[in-house]
Amino acid sequence: MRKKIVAGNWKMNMDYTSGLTLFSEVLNMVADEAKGDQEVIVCPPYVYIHSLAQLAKNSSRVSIGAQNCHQAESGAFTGEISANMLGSVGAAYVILGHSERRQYFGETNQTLAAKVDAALKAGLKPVFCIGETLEERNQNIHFDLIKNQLSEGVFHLSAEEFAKIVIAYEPVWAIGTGVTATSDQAQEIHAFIRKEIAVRYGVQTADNTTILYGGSCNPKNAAELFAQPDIDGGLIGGASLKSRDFTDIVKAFNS
Ligand SMILES: O=C(CO)COP(=O)(O)O
Repeated sequence: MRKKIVAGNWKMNMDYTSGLTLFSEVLNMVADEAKGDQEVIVCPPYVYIHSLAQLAKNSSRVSIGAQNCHQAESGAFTGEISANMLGSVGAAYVILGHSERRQYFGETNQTLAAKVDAALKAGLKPVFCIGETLEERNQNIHFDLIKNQLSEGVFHLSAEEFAKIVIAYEPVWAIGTGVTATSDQAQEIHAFIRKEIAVRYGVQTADNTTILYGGSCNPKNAAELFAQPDIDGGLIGGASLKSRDFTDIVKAFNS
């Protein structure tokens, strides 16, 4: 059985005090709401990871993730953070390949493949993001693009390594726009992703892979999205900044 996950990506939001308050509320609410083997991941800015990981230490449900890491283990890379460093302050996951990193920081599938390797080597689980722009969808090249993001970004991994990663499908046109993919549109791509994983690693690995949907997911649309057979949870941006909205999304699995 694959894991159900709701992950919050705070992006570059919240100051330290408001971040601590938000996270404490999420911890309390999730303790009451999450069921079964559902996992909740909160991905704050780097500088809050240590404090939040301390708060979450005794939670069996809530883990901390980073939003990026550098691909080198250590060295002269001023301003960068390695996967080992993230692990040493309590991160368990790391988002890699978010479309904002690809768009604004020039991250390519090749760089991302190296980051995925570095994360796994450090014992972090990558949440690997893929997804098309509106132009790519309109040109009907989105299936090829997604296939390419997978094959260049993560399909070099061994089956054992691949079993540790989570995939997040985030159509760029749905991120922060208020326009969500319909549950049918999202399910179509998730099924395609799972099929590609099956071609590369076999049906069992594909069945065990958690594939999240991200892009304007909110308490109103989460239940319908999560009810799709190949959607195993969400990667949440804006709605992860409000404890009630975020935990309502966590609850959407149960409704
Ligand atoms: O980019 C996202 C999560 O990584 C999605 O952001 P929104 O939920 O704000 O659209």
